[in-house]
Amino acid sequence: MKPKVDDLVQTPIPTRHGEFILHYYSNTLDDKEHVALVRGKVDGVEHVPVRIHSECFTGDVLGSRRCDCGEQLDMAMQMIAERGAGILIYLRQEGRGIGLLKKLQAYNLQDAGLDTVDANIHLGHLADEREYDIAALILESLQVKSIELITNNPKKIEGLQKLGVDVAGRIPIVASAHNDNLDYLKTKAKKMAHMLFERKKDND
Ligand SMILES: Nc1nc2c(ncn2[C@@H]2O[C@H](COP(=O)(O)OP(=O)(O)OP(=O)(O)O)[C@@H](O)[C@H]2O)c(=O)[nH]1
Ligand SMILES: [Zn+2]
Repeated sequence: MKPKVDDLVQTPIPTRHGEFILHYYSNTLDDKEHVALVRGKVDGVEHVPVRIHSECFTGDVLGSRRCDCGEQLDMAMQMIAERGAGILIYLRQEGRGIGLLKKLQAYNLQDAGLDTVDANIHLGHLADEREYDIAALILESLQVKSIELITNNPKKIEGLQKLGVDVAGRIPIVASAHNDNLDYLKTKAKKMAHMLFERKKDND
């Protein structure tokens, strides 16, 4: 049977970037509570700006400076607000899919000298275990025609395209680098092909 999502509740959420409609989804693939924040008209629309943000408790909630997640979350909401329409899908796949416990263990390994990729591998995981099936189903449910993905991660674009999402463009989202996250960002650029440290605005 084809996996599916159900849009169970929609409710307005006022934020410092203005009001979004929060959609709560149940799904047949996992037991997590995935949500989408929607601004403006997106159904039947092409080139909708979309951020697919993977949960990062430490970065998103606590403002941890080990990673760029918290800043990217805020930047993405601001970008969507500035464009007048768009979607932020918040996927509950903490720690690139390995969960909070393993991510915290990976942090300690990183403090002992491993980088963010090798720490995952040392714990018996892949560098990135995320899936985008639920995001693709949410976009289908919102009847979006094509998207401009807000990301620096080429694997995310490929993953969505394989699932049949029309990714018509990319909007870069580069957070600030500082002492606490510089090695982490460099590893993402070098080992995970993230398009960081480039200054061009592009559509690739
Ligand atoms: N396992 C692990 N997960 C991490 C680490 N730092 C951040 N994360 C998780 O990584 C996810 C975010 O992925 P990133 O690789 O930062 O970025 P991305 O979403 O792939 O790419 P962008 O769309 O460009 O932001 C979140 O789920 C975080 O919890 C880490 O050191 N180890
Ligand atoms: Zn993070």
